[in-house]
Amino acid sequence: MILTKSVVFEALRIEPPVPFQYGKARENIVVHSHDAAFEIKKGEMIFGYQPFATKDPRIFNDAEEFVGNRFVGDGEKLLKYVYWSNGRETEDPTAENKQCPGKDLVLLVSRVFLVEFFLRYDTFTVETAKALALGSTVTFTSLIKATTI
Ligand code: HEM
Repeated sequence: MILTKSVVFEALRIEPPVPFQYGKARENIVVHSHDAAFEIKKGEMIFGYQPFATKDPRIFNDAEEFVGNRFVGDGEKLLKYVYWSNGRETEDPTAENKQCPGKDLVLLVSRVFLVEFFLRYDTFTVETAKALALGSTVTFTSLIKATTI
């Protein structure tokens, strides 16, 4: 189950399904990057692109690679840098933030799908392609049913 969880987190890290965020600053704020600080004034529109954070090579080794066991063991410490739900993976949605309230359901259903898939099929082949703005496509080209169930 630990590896299943890690694989789902990794899928959400490498290609957050809702990559773009925007909102108006309610107060003056300062946003920090690794080596700079940016002042944002109340009322200004802020636009964010999650993959800049979730594929930050200063945080994640081989950031562009899908590493299924990335969040196993010590790797769990990196979960605070996974933002697919509009907040850190280690935080919860509240009435005060705009984090996805469906977060835990999404994780549960994704894990169940993954486990069910590997229980049903012994082997499979896929073709993948990267669409520029709309994320990746995965086309199954063969599926071999499990013989044990
Ligand atoms: C893969 C599936 C999902 C992803 C990637 C996702 C992602 C997100 C993101 C990024 C936001 C913040 C949007 C923003 O303000 O910029 C959000 C908000 C929200 N999500 Fe999800 N979500 C998913 C599934 C769900 C599900 C299954 C539910 C409900 C059962 C749900 C309910 C909501 C609601 C109600 C909000 C608005 C929260 C607010 O404005 O305070 N989401 N979601």
